[in-house]
Amino acid sequence: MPKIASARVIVTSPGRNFVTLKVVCDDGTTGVGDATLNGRELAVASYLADHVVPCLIGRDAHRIEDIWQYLYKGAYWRRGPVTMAAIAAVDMALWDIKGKVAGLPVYQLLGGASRAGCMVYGHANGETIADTIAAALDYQRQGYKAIRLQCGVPGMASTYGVSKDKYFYEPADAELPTENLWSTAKYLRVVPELFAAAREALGWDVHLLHDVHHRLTPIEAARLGKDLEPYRPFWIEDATPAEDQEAFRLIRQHTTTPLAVGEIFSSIWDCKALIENRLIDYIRATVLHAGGITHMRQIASLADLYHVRTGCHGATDLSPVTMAAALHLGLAIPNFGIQEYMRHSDDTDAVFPHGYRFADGMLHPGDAPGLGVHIDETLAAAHPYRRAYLPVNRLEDGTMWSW
Ligand SMILES: O=C(O)C(=O)C[C@H](O)[C@H](O)CO
Ligand SMILES: [Mg+2]
Repeated sequence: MPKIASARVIVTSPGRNFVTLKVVCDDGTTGVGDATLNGRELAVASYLADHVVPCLIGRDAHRIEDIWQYLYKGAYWRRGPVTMAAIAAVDMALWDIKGKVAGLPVYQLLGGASRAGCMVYGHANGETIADTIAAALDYQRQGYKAIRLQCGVPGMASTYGVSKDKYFYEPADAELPTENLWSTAKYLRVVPELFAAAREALGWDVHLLHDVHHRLTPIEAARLGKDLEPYRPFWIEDATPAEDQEAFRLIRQHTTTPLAVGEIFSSIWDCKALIENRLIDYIRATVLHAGGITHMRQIASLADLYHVRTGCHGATDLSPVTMAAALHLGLAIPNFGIQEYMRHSDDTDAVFPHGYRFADGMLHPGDAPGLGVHIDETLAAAHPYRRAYLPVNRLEDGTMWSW
Protein backbone atom coordinates (compact mmCIF):
# COMPACT_ATOMS: atom_id res chain seq x y z
CA MET A 1 0.00 0.00 0.00
CA PRO A 2 1.47 3.43 -0.91
CA LYS A 3 2.27 5.45 2.20
CA ILE A 4 2.29 9.23 2.12
CA ALA A 5 5.94 10.29 2.30
CA SER A 6 5.56 14.05 1.86
CA ALA A 7 3.14 16.72 0.72
CA ARG A 8 3.80 20.27 -0.41
CA VAL A 9 1.67 23.33 -1.02
CA ILE A 10 2.36 25.18 -4.25
CA VAL A 11 1.09 28.74 -4.63
CA THR A 12 1.31 30.08 -8.16
CA SER A 13 -0.20 32.91 -10.15
CA PRO A 14 -0.21 32.23 -13.90
CA GLY A 15 -2.52 35.20 -14.51
CA ARG A 16 -4.48 34.46 -11.33
CA ASN A 17 -3.74 32.78 -8.00
CA PHE A 18 -3.99 29.03 -7.42
CA VAL A 19 -3.14 26.90 -4.39
CA THR A 20 -2.25 23.27 -5.17
CA LEU A 21 -1.40 20.37 -2.89
CA LYS A 22 0.99 17.76 -4.22
CA VAL A 23 1.11 14.49 -2.28
CA VAL A 24 4.07 12.14 -2.79
CA CYS A 25 4.02 8.47 -1.75
CA ASP A 26 6.93 6.26 -0.72
CA ASP A 27 6.63 4.33 -4.02
CA GLY A 28 7.01 7.58 -5.98
CA THR A 29 3.34 7.92 -6.93
CA THR A 30 2.11 11.52 -6.77
CA GLY A 31 -1.32 13.10 -6.65
CA VAL A 32 -2.56 16.70 -6.98
CA GLY A 33 -5.43 18.55 -5.36
CA ASP A 34 -6.79 22.09 -5.76
CA ALA A 35 -7.13 24.27 -2.64
CA THR A 36 -7.83 27.67 -4.22
CA LEU A 37 -10.17 30.00 -2.30
CA ASN A 38 -10.44 33.14 -4.40
CA GLY A 39 -9.26 36.25 -2.54
CA ARG A 40 -8.34 34.25 0.62
CA GLU A 41 -5.78 31.86 -0.90
CA LEU A 42 -3.07 32.07 1.73
CA ALA A 43 -5.44 31.11 4.54
CA VAL A 44 -5.92 27.67 2.94
CA ALA A 45 -2.22 27.40 2.06
CA SER A 46 -1.36 27.88 5.73
CA TYR A 47 -4.16 25.57 6.92
CA LEU A 48 -2.70 22.85 4.72
CA ALA A 49 1.01 23.41 5.28
CA ASP A 50 0.82 24.18 9.00
CA HIS A 51 -2.04 21.98 10.17
CA VAL A 52 -2.85 19.22 7.65
CA VAL A 53 0.40 18.07 6.02
CA PRO A 54 2.02 16.98 9.33
CA CYS A 55 -0.97 14.68 9.96
CA LEU A 56 -0.69 13.01 6.55
CA ILE A 57 2.83 11.68 6.71
CA GLY A 58 3.03 7.90 7.00
CA ARG A 59 -0.69 7.33 6.29
CA ASP A 60 -1.95 4.72 3.83
CA ALA A 61 -2.86 6.79 0.74
CA HIS A 62 -5.59 4.31 -0.22
CA ARG A 63 -7.68 5.03 2.89
CA ILE A 64 -9.46 8.01 1.32
CA GLU A 65 -12.64 7.85 3.41
CA ASP A 66 -10.78 7.34 6.66
CA ILE A 67 -8.42 10.28 5.96
CA TRP A 68 -11.44 12.44 5.05
CA GLN A 69 -13.14 11.62 8.35
CA TYR A 70 -9.86 12.06 10.24
CA LEU A 71 -9.40 15.59 8.88
CA TYR A 72 -13.08 16.55 9.18
CA LYS A 73 -13.82 15.17 12.63
CA GLY A 74 -10.27 15.74 13.79
CA ALA A 75 -10.45 19.47 13.14
CA TYR A 76 -13.26 19.74 15.72
CA TRP A 77 -14.16 23.09 14.07
CA ARG A 78 -16.44 21.78 11.37
CA ARG A 79 -17.22 22.96 7.87
CA GLY A 80 -16.33 26.41 6.54
CA PRO A 81 -14.67 27.20 3.21
CA VAL A 82 -11.06 27.18 4.46
CA THR A 83 -11.30 23.79 6.18
CA MET A 84 -13.34 22.20 3.41
CA ALA A 85 -11.08 23.47 0.60
CA ALA A 86 -8.08 22.04 2.44
CA ILE A 87 -9.78 18.66 2.96
CA ALA A 88 -10.87 18.74 -0.70
CA ALA A 89 -7.28 19.17 -1.87
CA VAL A 90 -6.16 16.11 0.10
CA ASP A 91 -9.16 14.13 -1.15
CA MET A 92 -8.55 14.98 -4.83
CA ALA A 93 -4.86 14.08 -4.50
CA LEU A 94 -5.72 10.71 -2.93
CA TRP A 95 -8.22 9.84 -5.69
CA ASP A 96 -5.54 10.81 -8.20
CA ILE A 97 -3.08 8.45 -6.49
CA LYS A 98 -5.60 5.60 -6.28
CA GLY A 99 -6.32 5.93 -9.98
CA LYS A 100 -2.64 5.94 -10.90
CA VAL A 101 -1.94 2.87 -8.76
CA ALA A 102 -4.94 1.06 -10.28
CA GLY A 103 -4.03 2.21 -13.79
CA LEU A 104 -7.56 3.61 -14.22
CA PRO A 105 -9.08 7.06 -14.71
CA VAL A 106 -10.91 8.18 -11.57
CA TYR A 107 -14.34 7.97 -13.22
CA GLN A 108 -13.83 4.21 -13.54
CA LEU A 109 -13.21 3.97 -9.79
CA LEU A 110 -16.47 5.88 -9.22
CA GLY A 111 -18.53 3.32 -11.12
CA GLY A 112 -17.69 4.03 -14.75
CA ALA A 113 -19.17 6.38 -17.33
CA SER A 114 -22.90 7.05 -17.19
CA ARG A 115 -22.82 9.22 -20.32
CA ALA A 116 -20.69 10.15 -23.34
CA GLY A 117 -19.43 13.37 -21.77
CA CYS A 118 -20.36 16.25 -19.48
CA MET A 119 -22.46 18.97 -21.11
CA VAL A 120 -20.92 22.35 -20.32
CA TYR A 121 -22.08 25.95 -20.47
CA GLY A 122 -19.92 28.79 -21.70
CA HIS A 123 -20.08 32.45 -20.65
CA ALA A 124 -21.41 34.98 -23.13
CA ASN A 125 -21.14 38.49 -21.80
CA GLY A 126 -21.07 42.02 -23.14
CA GLU A 127 -21.65 45.65 -22.25
CA THR A 128 -24.84 45.73 -24.33
CA ILE A 129 -27.49 43.18 -25.24
CA ALA A 130 -26.17 43.18 -28.82
CA ASP A 131 -22.60 42.45 -27.62
CA THR A 132 -23.84 39.59 -25.46
CA ILE A 133 -25.85 38.06 -28.30
CA ALA A 134 -22.81 38.29 -30.59
CA ALA A 135 -20.73 36.44 -27.97
CA ALA A 136 -23.48 33.82 -27.56
CA LEU A 137 -23.63 33.24 -31.33
CA ASP A 138 -19.89 32.66 -31.24
CA TYR A 139 -20.33 29.96 -28.56
CA GLN A 140 -23.17 28.41 -30.55
CA ARG A 141 -20.90 28.21 -33.62
CA GLN A 142 -18.30 26.40 -31.49
CA GLY A 143 -20.85 23.73 -30.65
CA TYR A 144 -21.91 24.75 -27.15
CA LYS A 145 -25.34 23.41 -26.21
CA ALA A 146 -25.72 25.75 -23.23
CA ILE A 147 -24.73 29.40 -22.77
CA ARG A 148 -24.82 31.72 -19.79
CA LEU A 149 -25.92 35.28 -20.64
CA GLN A 150 -24.76 38.33 -18.65
CA CYS A 151 -24.93 41.92 -19.94
CA GLY A 152 -24.18 45.38 -18.63
CA VAL A 153 -26.96 47.21 -16.79
CA PRO A 154 -27.66 50.56 -18.49
CA GLY A 155 -26.73 53.39 -16.13
CA MET A 156 -24.26 51.23 -14.14
CA ALA A 157 -20.53 51.62 -14.73
CA SER A 158 -19.81 47.91 -14.14
CA THR A 159 -21.82 44.74 -13.79
CA TYR A 160 -21.06 41.26 -12.46
CA GLY A 161 -20.03 38.87 -15.22
CA VAL A 162 -19.18 41.50 -17.83
CA SER A 163 -15.50 41.71 -18.68
CA LYS A 164 -13.36 43.43 -21.26
CA ASP A 165 -12.04 40.10 -22.54
CA LYS A 166 -14.27 37.99 -24.76
CA TYR A 167 -13.59 34.66 -23.04
CA PHE A 168 -11.99 35.32 -19.66
CA TYR A 169 -13.80 36.95 -16.77
CA GLU A 170 -11.58 37.69 -13.82
CA PRO A 171 -13.36 39.41 -10.92
CA ALA A 172 -10.39 39.16 -8.51
CA ASP A 173 -8.85 42.13 -10.22
CA ALA A 174 -7.19 44.39 -7.66
CA GLU A 175 -4.77 44.63 -4.69
CA LEU A 176 -7.67 46.01 -2.67
CA PRO A 177 -11.36 45.33 -3.39
CA THR A 178 -12.80 47.27 -6.33
CA GLU A 179 -16.07 49.07 -5.43
CA ASN A 180 -19.01 48.38 -7.76
CA LEU A 181 -22.47 49.98 -7.81
CA TRP A 182 -25.76 48.15 -8.04
CA SER A 183 -29.39 48.99 -8.88
CA THR A 184 -31.93 46.19 -8.64
CA ALA A 185 -34.60 48.19 -10.49
CA LYS A 186 -32.34 48.82 -13.50
CA TYR A 187 -31.17 45.21 -13.52
CA LEU A 188 -34.69 43.77 -13.42
CA ARG A 189 -35.57 45.80 -16.52
CA VAL A 190 -32.67 44.65 -18.68
CA VAL A 191 -32.50 40.88 -18.06
CA PRO A 192 -35.90 39.96 -19.63
CA GLU A 193 -34.95 42.13 -22.65
CA LEU A 194 -31.68 40.20 -22.93
CA PHE A 195 -33.47 36.84 -22.88
CA ALA A 196 -36.09 37.97 -25.41
CA ALA A 197 -33.32 39.09 -27.79
CA ALA A 198 -31.39 35.86 -27.18
CA ARG A 199 -34.32 33.60 -28.09
CA GLU A 200 -34.89 35.68 -31.22
CA ALA A 201 -31.24 35.39 -32.31
CA LEU A 202 -30.25 31.92 -31.03
CA GLY A 203 -33.51 30.00 -31.35
CA TRP A 204 -34.83 27.41 -28.92
CA ASP A 205 -32.35 24.55 -29.35
CA VAL A 206 -29.81 26.01 -26.97
CA HIS A 207 -30.00 26.17 -23.16
CA LEU A 208 -29.79 29.70 -21.74
CA LEU A 209 -28.60 30.37 -18.18
CA HIS A 210 -28.21 33.44 -15.99
CA ASP A 211 -26.37 34.21 -12.74
CA VAL A 212 -28.06 36.71 -10.38
CA HIS A 213 -25.03 36.47 -8.07
CA HIS A 214 -26.88 36.75 -4.74
CA ARG A 215 -28.25 40.26 -5.40
CA LEU A 216 -32.04 40.01 -5.14
CA THR A 217 -34.45 39.70 -2.25
CA PRO A 218 -36.67 36.60 -2.44
CA ILE A 219 -39.68 38.51 -3.82
CA GLU A 220 -37.51 40.27 -6.41
CA ALA A 221 -36.08 36.91 -7.44
CA ALA A 222 -39.61 35.55 -7.78
CA ARG A 223 -40.42 38.46 -10.12
CA LEU A 224 -37.34 37.78 -12.25
CA GLY A 225 -38.18 34.07 -12.45
CA LYS A 226 -41.70 34.89 -13.64
CA ASP A 227 -40.51 37.46 -16.17
CA LEU A 228 -38.06 34.95 -17.68
CA GLU A 229 -40.51 32.04 -17.88
CA PRO A 230 -41.56 32.76 -21.50
CA TYR A 231 -37.90 32.31 -22.57
CA ARG A 232 -37.53 28.92 -20.81
CA PRO A 233 -34.19 29.51 -19.06
CA PHE A 234 -32.25 26.39 -18.06
CA TRP A 235 -31.81 28.07 -14.66
CA ILE A 236 -31.35 31.25 -12.74
CA GLU A 237 -28.46 30.94 -10.34
CA ASP A 238 -27.94 32.34 -6.83
CA ALA A 239 -31.19 34.29 -7.04
CA THR A 240 -30.91 35.35 -3.40
CA PRO A 241 -28.21 34.85 -0.73
CA ALA A 242 -28.50 31.19 0.23
CA GLU A 243 -27.54 31.31 3.89
CA ASP A 244 -31.32 31.88 4.18
CA GLN A 245 -32.36 28.50 2.76
CA GLU A 246 -36.02 29.09 3.65
CA ALA A 247 -36.12 32.09 1.25
CA PHE A 248 -36.14 29.70 -1.70
CA ARG A 249 -39.61 28.50 -0.71
CA LEU A 250 -40.99 31.93 -1.50
CA ILE A 251 -39.27 32.04 -4.91
CA ARG A 252 -40.45 28.51 -5.66
CA GLN A 253 -44.07 29.34 -4.91
CA HIS A 254 -44.09 32.00 -7.61
CA THR A 255 -42.16 30.64 -10.56
CA THR A 256 -41.44 27.51 -12.60
CA THR A 257 -38.05 28.87 -13.70
CA PRO A 258 -35.50 26.28 -12.47
CA LEU A 259 -33.29 27.39 -9.59
CA ALA A 260 -29.58 26.68 -9.12
CA VAL A 261 -27.57 27.48 -6.03
CA GLY A 262 -24.49 26.44 -4.09
CA GLU A 263 -21.17 27.64 -5.50
CA ILE A 264 -20.26 29.05 -2.08
CA PHE A 265 -21.51 26.03 -0.10
CA SER A 266 -18.90 24.07 1.76
CA SER A 267 -20.85 21.01 2.91
CA ILE A 268 -23.96 18.91 2.59
CA TRP A 269 -25.40 20.75 5.58
CA ASP A 270 -25.59 23.97 3.53
CA CYS A 271 -27.94 22.38 1.00
CA LYS A 272 -29.68 19.56 2.90
CA ALA A 273 -32.86 21.56 3.55
CA LEU A 274 -32.87 23.05 0.04
CA ILE A 275 -32.69 19.57 -1.47
CA GLU A 276 -35.01 17.71 0.89
CA ASN A 277 -37.69 20.37 0.58
CA ARG A 278 -37.36 20.36 -3.21
CA LEU A 279 -36.59 24.08 -3.27
CA ILE A 280 -33.90 23.88 -5.95
CA ASP A 281 -33.32 22.05 -9.23
CA TYR A 282 -29.51 22.19 -9.55
CA ILE A 283 -26.84 22.03 -6.88
CA ARG A 284 -23.74 24.07 -7.74
CA ALA A 285 -21.41 22.97 -4.95
CA THR A 286 -17.98 21.85 -6.21
CA VAL A 287 -15.43 19.21 -5.38
CA LEU A 288 -13.09 22.07 -4.42
CA HIS A 289 -15.15 24.12 -2.01
CA ALA A 290 -17.31 21.27 -0.72
CA GLY A 291 -14.80 18.76 0.59
CA GLY A 292 -13.56 16.93 -2.49
CA ILE A 293 -14.86 14.06 -4.62
CA THR A 294 -15.77 12.06 -1.52
CA HIS A 295 -18.10 14.69 -0.04
CA MET A 296 -19.43 15.98 -3.35
CA ARG A 297 -20.47 12.45 -4.25
CA GLN A 298 -22.45 12.32 -1.01
CA ILE A 299 -24.16 15.62 -1.89
CA ALA A 300 -24.98 14.31 -5.38
CA SER A 301 -26.41 11.08 -3.94
CA LEU A 302 -28.70 13.01 -1.60
CA ALA A 303 -29.73 15.29 -4.48
CA ASP A 304 -30.54 12.31 -6.70
CA LEU A 305 -33.29 11.20 -4.31
CA TYR A 306 -35.08 14.51 -4.90
CA HIS A 307 -34.64 14.97 -8.67
CA VAL A 308 -31.97 17.60 -8.08
CA ARG A 309 -29.11 17.45 -10.58
CA THR A 310 -25.58 18.77 -10.37
CA GLY A 311 -24.44 21.97 -12.06
CA CYS A 312 -21.01 22.39 -10.54
CA HIS A 313 -19.21 25.71 -10.28
CA GLY A 314 -16.40 25.96 -12.83
CA ALA A 315 -15.17 29.54 -12.95
CA THR A 316 -11.50 30.29 -13.65
CA ASP A 317 -10.63 30.48 -9.94
CA LEU A 318 -11.12 26.71 -9.79
CA SER A 319 -7.92 25.25 -11.23
CA PRO A 320 -7.73 22.60 -13.98
CA VAL A 321 -7.26 20.10 -11.13
CA THR A 322 -10.79 20.85 -9.92
CA MET A 323 -12.13 20.80 -13.47
CA ALA A 324 -10.65 17.33 -14.01
CA ALA A 325 -12.03 16.04 -10.69
CA ALA A 326 -15.47 17.52 -11.44
CA LEU A 327 -15.53 15.84 -14.85
CA HIS A 328 -14.63 12.41 -13.46
CA LEU A 329 -17.43 12.72 -10.92
CA GLY A 330 -19.85 14.24 -13.43
CA LEU A 331 -19.24 11.45 -15.93
CA ALA A 332 -19.96 8.76 -13.33
CA ILE A 333 -22.92 9.93 -11.24
CA PRO A 334 -26.52 9.27 -12.34
CA ASN A 335 -27.78 12.82 -11.72
CA PHE A 336 -25.22 14.95 -13.52
CA GLY A 337 -26.92 18.05 -14.95
CA ILE A 338 -24.42 20.43 -16.47
CA GLN A 339 -20.87 21.69 -15.79
CA GLU A 340 -19.80 25.34 -15.87
CA TYR A 341 -16.81 25.83 -18.16
CA MET A 342 -15.03 29.16 -18.10
CA ARG A 343 -11.88 28.53 -20.07
CA HIS A 344 -8.52 29.08 -18.37
CA SER A 345 -5.84 31.28 -19.85
CA ASP A 346 -2.98 29.76 -21.86
CA ASP A 347 -0.61 30.51 -18.94
CA THR A 348 -2.82 28.55 -16.53
CA ASP A 349 -3.18 25.64 -18.95
CA ALA A 350 0.61 25.53 -19.33
CA VAL A 351 1.15 25.28 -15.55
CA PHE A 352 -1.52 22.57 -15.29
CA PRO A 353 -1.20 20.25 -18.33
CA HIS A 354 -4.40 18.22 -18.52
CA GLY A 355 -6.15 15.58 -20.56
CA TYR A 356 -9.77 16.79 -20.56
CA ARG A 357 -11.07 17.74 -23.98
CA PHE A 358 -14.01 19.74 -25.39
CA ALA A 359 -16.04 18.34 -28.27
CA ASP A 360 -19.65 18.75 -29.35
CA GLY A 361 -20.67 20.90 -26.38
CA MET A 362 -19.24 18.41 -23.86
CA LEU A 363 -16.08 17.92 -21.86
CA HIS A 364 -14.60 14.47 -21.32
CA PRO A 365 -11.98 13.91 -18.57
CA GLY A 366 -9.86 11.57 -20.73
CA ASP A 367 -8.60 8.08 -19.90
CA ALA A 368 -5.22 8.71 -18.30
CA PRO A 369 -4.86 6.96 -14.93
CA GLY A 370 -5.90 9.18 -12.00
CA LEU A 371 -7.29 12.66 -12.61
CA GLY A 372 -5.26 13.24 -15.78
CA VAL A 373 -3.88 16.59 -14.69
CA HIS A 374 -0.44 17.62 -13.43
CA ILE A 375 1.37 20.67 -12.18
CA ASP A 376 4.56 21.89 -13.85
CA GLU A 377 6.37 23.06 -10.73
CA THR A 378 9.18 24.84 -12.58
CA LEU A 379 6.70 26.89 -14.55
CA ALA A 380 4.58 27.44 -11.43
CA ALA A 381 7.58 28.94 -9.65
CA ALA A 382 7.93 31.51 -12.42
CA HIS A 383 4.52 32.97 -11.48
CA PRO A 384 4.71 34.24 -7.89
CA TYR A 385 1.60 34.97 -5.79
CA ARG A 386 0.02 38.40 -6.22
CA ARG A 387 -2.60 39.59 -3.75
CA ALA A 388 -5.94 39.94 -5.54
CA TYR A 389 -9.37 40.63 -4.08
CA LEU A 390 -12.89 40.05 -5.31
CA PRO A 391 -14.88 43.31 -5.59
CA VAL A 392 -17.45 44.68 -3.16
CA ASN A 393 -20.82 46.11 -4.16
CA ARG A 394 -22.84 49.12 -2.98
CA LEU A 395 -26.30 50.43 -3.76
CA GLU A 396 -26.37 53.85 -5.42
CA ASP A 397 -26.87 55.53 -2.02
CA GLY A 398 -23.74 53.86 -0.65
CA THR A 399 -25.34 50.95 1.22
CA MET A 400 -23.12 47.86 1.24
CA TRP A 401 -24.75 45.06 -0.80
CA SER A 402 -23.97 41.49 -1.75
CA TRP A 403 -21.39 41.17 -4.49
O1 LIG B 1 -19.00 31.27 -12.10
C1 LIG B 1 -19.88 31.75 -11.41
O2 LIG B 1 -21.06 31.42 -11.48
C2 LIG B 1 -19.52 32.79 -10.45
O3 LIG B 1 -20.41 33.31 -9.81
C3 LIG B 1 -18.10 33.16 -10.32
C4 LIG B 1 -17.73 33.66 -8.95
O4 LIG B 1 -18.01 35.02 -8.83
C5 LIG B 1 -16.26 33.43 -8.70
O5 LIG B 1 -15.96 32.09 -8.90
C6 LIG B 1 -15.88 33.87 -7.29
O6 LIG B 1 -14.59 33.46 -6.99
MG1 LIG C 1 -22.18 32.08 -9.88
